[in-house]
Amino acid sequence: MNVPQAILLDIEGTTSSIAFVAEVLFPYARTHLRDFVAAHPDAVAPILAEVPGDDPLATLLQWIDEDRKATPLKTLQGMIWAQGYADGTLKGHVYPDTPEALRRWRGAGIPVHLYSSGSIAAQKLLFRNSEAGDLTPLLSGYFDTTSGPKREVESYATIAATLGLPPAVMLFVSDIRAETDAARTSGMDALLIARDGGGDVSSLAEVLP
Ligand SMILES: CSCCC(=O)C(=O)COP(=O)(O)O
Ligand SMILES: [Mg+2]
Repeated sequence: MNVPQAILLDIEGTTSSIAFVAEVLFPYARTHLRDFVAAHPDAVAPILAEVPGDDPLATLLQWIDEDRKATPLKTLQGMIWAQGYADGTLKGHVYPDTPEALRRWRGAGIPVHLYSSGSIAAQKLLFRNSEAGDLTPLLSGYFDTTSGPKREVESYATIAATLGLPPAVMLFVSDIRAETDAARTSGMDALLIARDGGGDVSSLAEVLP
């Protein structure tokens, strides 16, 4: 593989465990959703307006259970998680190879950007309040579903254009094959990470070691 001019990283299953997202973050948002909405009516009004149906809260709770990557849900989850990170209830999980890789790539002069279905605010919270300390100084940018869904080719073209780079000089790493397929179709290099084996790599330590 040629050395890329930029690296794009998925979060859940790539930098951080699926269990942390599914068993810690999502339940936290589920538990605090109703109280948060009641306490912040003005802040959440524009988000609820984007949720279809007569009972937006019921729809949002259903979306959490279905792991829907809907932008209004992701925005609201990020706002709710901010409370948990602020009071110390939440600490962002990162695999040990994540900070090591971020430092290695920074040392090699390769900027690293995140691309997650989690909102940009949520991404910053996780990496600022990670178990390995504040990792945000090692990151150069953040992309979420406002750049498009992660399984669509156009989203990767949009991100590359935003960075002013041709897709061919970028490397994307994700644990979801549909995402790496979409990135490859856009022209990016892509690696499927499977921490139990069976992917292109099993940890970020194997990516541009
Ligand atoms: C930013 S942490 C929360 C991650 C999240 O909400 C999510 O849906 C995970 O999606 P990813 O694209 O990182 O697999
Ligand atoms: Mg993922």
